[in-house]
Amino acid sequence: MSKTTVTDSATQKNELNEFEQHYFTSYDHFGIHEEMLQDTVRTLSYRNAIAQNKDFFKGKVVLDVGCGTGILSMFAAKNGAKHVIGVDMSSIIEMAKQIVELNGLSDKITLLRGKLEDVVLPYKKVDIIISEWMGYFLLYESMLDTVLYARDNYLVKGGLIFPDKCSIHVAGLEDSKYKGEKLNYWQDVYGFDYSPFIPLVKREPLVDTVDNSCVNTTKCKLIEFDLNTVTIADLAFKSKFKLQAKRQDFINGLISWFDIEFPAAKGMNPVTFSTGAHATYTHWKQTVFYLEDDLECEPNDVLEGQLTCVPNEKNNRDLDINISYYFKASGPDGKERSRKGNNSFVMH
Ligand SMILES: C[S@@+](CC[C@H](N)C(=O)[O-])C[C@H]1O[C@@H](n2cnc3c(N)ncnc32)[C@H](O)[C@@H]1O
Repeated sequence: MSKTTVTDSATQKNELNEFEQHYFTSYDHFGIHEEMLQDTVRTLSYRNAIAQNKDFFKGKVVLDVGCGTGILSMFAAKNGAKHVIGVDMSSIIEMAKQIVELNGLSDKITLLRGKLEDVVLPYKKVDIIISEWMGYFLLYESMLDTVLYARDNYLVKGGLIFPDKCSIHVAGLEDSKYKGEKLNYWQDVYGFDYSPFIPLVKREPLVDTVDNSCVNTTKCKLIEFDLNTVTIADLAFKSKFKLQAKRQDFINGLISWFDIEFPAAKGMNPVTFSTGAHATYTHWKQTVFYLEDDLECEPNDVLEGQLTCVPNEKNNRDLDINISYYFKASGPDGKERSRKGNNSFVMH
């Protein structure tokens, strides 16, 4: 294998449904790649995880699922991989070709345009899969499905996936001012009543940075996935959570984030990163689910419930999320402050 080749796409864009066309077109423009490359927590975690495990990569065939500008392929090639195959459906792969050539890595990296599910790889099996597939709330975009397809069809038995562990977490959040402004805005728009928008606004989780001082409960791990064994069916999940209020305050919603872990040699610390409010900024920010109720809490009051997350039926890259909860307040006014609720959200 010797040349970086981007020939015709294995998948014709007009064969894709409207949602897929829209999804892949969003990665055509350099702006989204600039944002990802400039996210140093993200990009340096991949570089460190690969560089700290040179022995894993030495002489190995690597598949970069959704290679974008080719950054992860080049990290792998620079750290001893025998050959890297980068696959991407978006036209950004044409830029990846130029970049790989410019950096003298054409003999080590083969780039193929098309959906991973449609391309024919130059190797029957690969030793390592690398991929940056994570979306907001970890699973938005459903790109993990493609990584699991690659694992099931191309990874040698005992092969490695970078990263291979991930988990989603939640906690309670005080955000009265912003929540109020966001909803009240629609009550009076230049003197007109725009309130029919309010139910739509309520259904949409907010992706934004949250000040960690606004997190006012204990945190809870909702779910974790081991990419070596998880199935696509497991990605539609139902998890219970239990949070304890830390102070007298209002809980206006739940904040969620995800953590990522890469494989490491025995006895070595794995490279990890978190997208939580307690950690350094990443372009994933945090995802906030505002609850219908504003819960008036005292220390040790308990908010427990269940979060269900399933791909949307119409567009499986969107997520339907449901949160049912029981806020159990204690003390003399506990009964008055206790609440039950059931809120549905769509991430699209
Ligand atoms: C989050 S970006 C990561 C880009 C690059 N690996 C990086 O780290 O900067 C994901 C990329 O995967 C590509 N992608 C998503 N699903 C794909 C599929 N099924 N087949 C091929 N490419 C895919 C997208 O076009 C996009 O360029």
